[in-house]
Amino acid sequence: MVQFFKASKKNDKQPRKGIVAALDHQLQGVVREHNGGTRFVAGALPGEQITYKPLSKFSAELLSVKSVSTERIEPPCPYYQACGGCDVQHLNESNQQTYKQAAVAGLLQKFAQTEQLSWQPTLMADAWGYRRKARLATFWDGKRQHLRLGFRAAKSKQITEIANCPVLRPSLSALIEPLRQLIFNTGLGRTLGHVELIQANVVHVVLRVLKPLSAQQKQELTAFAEQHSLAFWLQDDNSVASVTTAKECNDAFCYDQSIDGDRLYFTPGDFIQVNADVNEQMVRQALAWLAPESDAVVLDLFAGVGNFSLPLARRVKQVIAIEGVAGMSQQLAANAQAAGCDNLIAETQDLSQIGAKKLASYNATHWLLDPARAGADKIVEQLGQLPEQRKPKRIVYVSCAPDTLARDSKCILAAGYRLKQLGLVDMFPQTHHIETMVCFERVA
Ligand SMILES: C[S@@+](CC[C@H](N)C(=O)[O-])C[C@H]1O[C@@H](n2cnc3c(N)ncnc32)[C@H](O)[C@@H]1O
Repeated sequence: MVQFFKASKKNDKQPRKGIVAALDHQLQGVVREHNGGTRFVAGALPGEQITYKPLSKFSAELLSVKSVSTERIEPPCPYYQACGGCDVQHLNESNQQTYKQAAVAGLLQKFAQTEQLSWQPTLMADAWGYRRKARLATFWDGKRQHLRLGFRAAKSKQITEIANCPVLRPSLSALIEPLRQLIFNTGLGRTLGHVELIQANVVHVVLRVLKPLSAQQKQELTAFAEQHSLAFWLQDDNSVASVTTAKECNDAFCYDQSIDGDRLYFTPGDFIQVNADVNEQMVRQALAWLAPESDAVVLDLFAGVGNFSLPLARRVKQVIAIEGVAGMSQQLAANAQAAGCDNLIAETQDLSQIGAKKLASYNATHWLLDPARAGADKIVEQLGQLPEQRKPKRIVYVSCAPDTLARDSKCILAAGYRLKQLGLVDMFPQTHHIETMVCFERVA
């Protein structure tokens, strides 16, 4: 039998030294190793000499930094080291944006061969206190009679206990400690899955419960709701039901868009953009970049509950809004009806299965794509197969994952489009998540 040499794996996980060459699209430090391999080290910055410990084939944990980058700042949040949430606080916001833009540019250049990008100013608002929705994990430690309430640690099931969260809207952050007390005092911690905090037009607290509440527990929740002017909901496997609502609160989940004064209703579990201020700017920019004429027919793909669809419907002849989750597209239809937009058609469809024939049948002049991280490959693959007169004149692509954006851009460009405008949307400051908006225009 032929014997092959196999390097010993014994020292694979031993700490190593390296120099960070760049940041990748998740804002992790990239280290080129002597053996030709590459490691991605979260928390490391370009130019730094670091010691790291390999975790898997490509990833590594940062152990220490020897020569510290001048860009490194002290992370403002006291939970930064333990919490899995905001992982790029060691850079100020301006540098976060610079690296994010460079990451998008690099991927677009590599996969879609785009040069000379026409970057528009980044859309941004407050870099702290912006998040209007968050899910807190809970764990009841019976032995210690202790309730853990907080966020999951990075790549772990451990809960990092927090007393406040500086990226959460202040109204939600201020509830964390009082809620901990309430859950502990009422004994709810024993039967609680998680807690969801939502700042919509009013504050909602959704408790994922494994057992019905007692009358006494409901009474205590009512007193808390009145004291903090909020609405409590119970969520089980099948439904979300109102428990109690402060007198001055309307008890529906909804947010108002200042663009046309429309109200968007949703239910917990439905997607809504987490950063309300940046979202409004993003919707306005999508309207401006798509620039549809009043007789336009717009296809809003991955439409959610109608964040883009309603403002579009107010400006064009017709909008066809497609969403994969049936409950959300039904909600979208109800939102359109409440807003009096009878030129808006809401359809439920799995867009990973849609064919060119179906896409062509809409005869849309403009497309808006706002997919989840997986991107919109199945749709953009069909674009090249559409007859020329059925291709939209402009496409605005809103992306939350630059790698799939770059992949899909290649397809759009190959179908006869040019990249007209692009810009960063700083939807998630302090985190590595990158939101980008791109406008493509059909080349005549
Ligand atoms: C990033 S969200 C955008 C929602 C909406 N445009 C907004 O701004 O609120 C992506 C949406 O795509 C939907 N989605 C994901 N995969 C889908 C698929 N294969 N087919 C249809 N919709 C899908 C999700 O349910 C979600 O509502």
